[in-house]
Amino acid sequence: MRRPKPRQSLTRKKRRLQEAEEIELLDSWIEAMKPASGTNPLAVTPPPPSAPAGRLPGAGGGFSPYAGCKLFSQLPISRRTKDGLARKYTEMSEIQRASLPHSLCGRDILGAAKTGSGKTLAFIIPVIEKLYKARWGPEDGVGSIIISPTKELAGQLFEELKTVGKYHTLSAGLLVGGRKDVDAEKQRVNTLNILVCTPGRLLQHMDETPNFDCSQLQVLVLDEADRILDHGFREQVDAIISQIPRVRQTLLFSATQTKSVKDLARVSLKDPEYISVHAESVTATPERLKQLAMIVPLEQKLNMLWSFIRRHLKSKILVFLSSCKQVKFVYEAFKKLRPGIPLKCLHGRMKHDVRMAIYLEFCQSTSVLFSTDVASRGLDFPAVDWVVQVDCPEDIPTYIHRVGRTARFTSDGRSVLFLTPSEKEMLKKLQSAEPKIPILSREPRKEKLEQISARLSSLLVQYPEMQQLAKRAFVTYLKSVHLQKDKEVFDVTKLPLEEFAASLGLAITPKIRFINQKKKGQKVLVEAVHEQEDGIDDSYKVANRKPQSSVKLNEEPEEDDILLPKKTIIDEEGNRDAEPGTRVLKKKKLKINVHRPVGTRLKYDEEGNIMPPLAAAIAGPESGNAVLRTDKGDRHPSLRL
Ligand SMILES: Nc1ncnc2c1ncn2[C@@H]1O[C@H](COP(=O)(O)OP(=O)(O)OP(=O)(O)O)[C@@H](O)[C@H]1O
Repeated sequence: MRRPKPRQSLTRKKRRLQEAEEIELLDSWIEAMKPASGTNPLAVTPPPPSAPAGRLPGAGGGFSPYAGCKLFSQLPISRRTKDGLARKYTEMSEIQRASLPHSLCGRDILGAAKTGSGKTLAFIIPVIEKLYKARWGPEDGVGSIIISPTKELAGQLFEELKTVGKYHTLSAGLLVGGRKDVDAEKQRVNTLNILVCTPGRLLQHMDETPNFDCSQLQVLVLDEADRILDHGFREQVDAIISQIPRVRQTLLFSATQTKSVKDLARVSLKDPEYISVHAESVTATPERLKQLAMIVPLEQKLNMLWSFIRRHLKSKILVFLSSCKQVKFVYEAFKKLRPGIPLKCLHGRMKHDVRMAIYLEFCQSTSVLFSTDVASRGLDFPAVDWVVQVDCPEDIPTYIHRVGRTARFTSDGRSVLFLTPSEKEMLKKLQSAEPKIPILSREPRKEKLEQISARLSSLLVQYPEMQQLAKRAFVTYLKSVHLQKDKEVFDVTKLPLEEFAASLGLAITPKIRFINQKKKGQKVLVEAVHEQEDGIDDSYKVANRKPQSSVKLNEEPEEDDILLPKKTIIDEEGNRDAEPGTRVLKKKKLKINVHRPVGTRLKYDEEGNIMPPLAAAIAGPESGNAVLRTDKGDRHPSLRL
């Protein structure tokens, strides 16, 4: 008599049969409900009550069966995905209702929706469903790649993927820089079905990990697609695209979606469905966002910021400054002045683990986070009350993404933008933008202004290291203004340098090198000396690498003391944060590491921006792939999705 099969294998067989039946049902359901290409399920009327039960007219039926579909439970998606979603979500948002009917039937999507409107689920659900219905398993390798412009956003997407995919058996991994166990990652990356990554890290695997195989890729997702396709990531993205199949489903999402045919052609979109749920919306920004702008003289900015924080000690505030050095200085100075609310800072030159810790802390606390534009896109900090832009954003999309860190989904939010008198043009641009940006101009209340310049001066005397921070903040701000493309808004020659230096507590205005700019008879000395912004982050070499010089690890290069090749620097989030040359106070002998191979490659930081050669040395030999998240919960790569 045959031994009864062990219960487990029976269960497994039964489960596989059930899955096969479910997949067959889902496929026929999707086929029957397929919306006509080019239709927006939101805009189409629901089927009339007289519609024949069962078979609902799909393509060309004049209405979309999805139109009445508002709940995730009504979607033709697997039970496992519905159970994963039900832990957090019930009703779909507009972008989800509009895009899922198209993405679930395998179409390419060009999705545009305001910040905080739920674009993440709009691509995570089709990614999981596609692989589930293809019966994808760990032995099938990489089935989907989700690319994000920053590590923090990649981390956030990875968490959402885990939530939605909890009951699936797909494996997923987060590939971003900053971790040490690179080899462990290289061993396992081939067993992962879904990769959430930044461009630099993914490309390094493509180029360096043996047998790393994307030849079976089913779905490619670019989150913040316009940012990923812009100049900062061009080389990486083109190199990545050249190594993945052209026949695939491609999903591009952003609140400021690119429509550049050239860009879209680069990712070989095939008849994409353009889903823009807020196209008719009167405003480009969330409805519940109240936006203010104030004209603040440059030398009054820190007094205004300090006074604002002092008047909002119970609020969660995200403050944007244009460079890492300014973030460091303002954070350190305000911390010493003790405003009465916890302060945090986030920028691209922080070590990976510190960045992730700060990001998570800010999610969970009422505090003030000073940040560069590394935090401007995608990050879903819960319940931010205020976004304060102390420095003018480089362009309107950056403005939209910055203010989009508040008023997310159905929450309220407020934002205030400080503009120097010479930046007034930006207010006009914002107010005449299409779709509208309902930003109101307000006079700052001078009686409420707390002057802190004197306190800053004494801080700089008491803490000599603050002198350096203040000086670097001074020069990097000027350089960032100088490097801006929009010369109608940004003109470094119109800035009051002495008053600005004094407002930072500097007794002497730093001498900075000449940039051939005359300022009413006075020469403004600013030189484009470009320093690696993100020296300690993981790096990836892509093309011509020059001989490296070795600089101590974990130490930020003292830009003032290093004469570097003149190069435009974009920091890791693509912000120009170059260090204008200052008079070299002391010569620091650079040890050229003669043993380091002279490669033929450029170096890239984690978020895919070109790093000047020196950064390679700073990143050090162990730079390279990060392995999966080292948080305990995620150490095991065969993530139970
Ligand atoms: N259907 C839903 N029901 C309830 N909450 C949702 C739903 N979809 C998304 N959310 C929540 O809304 C917030 C914003 O979602 P998400 O981050 O996906 O927005 P986004 O459109 O990607 O924003 P951004 O343009 O800034 O990247 C998150 O907290 C998310 O959990």
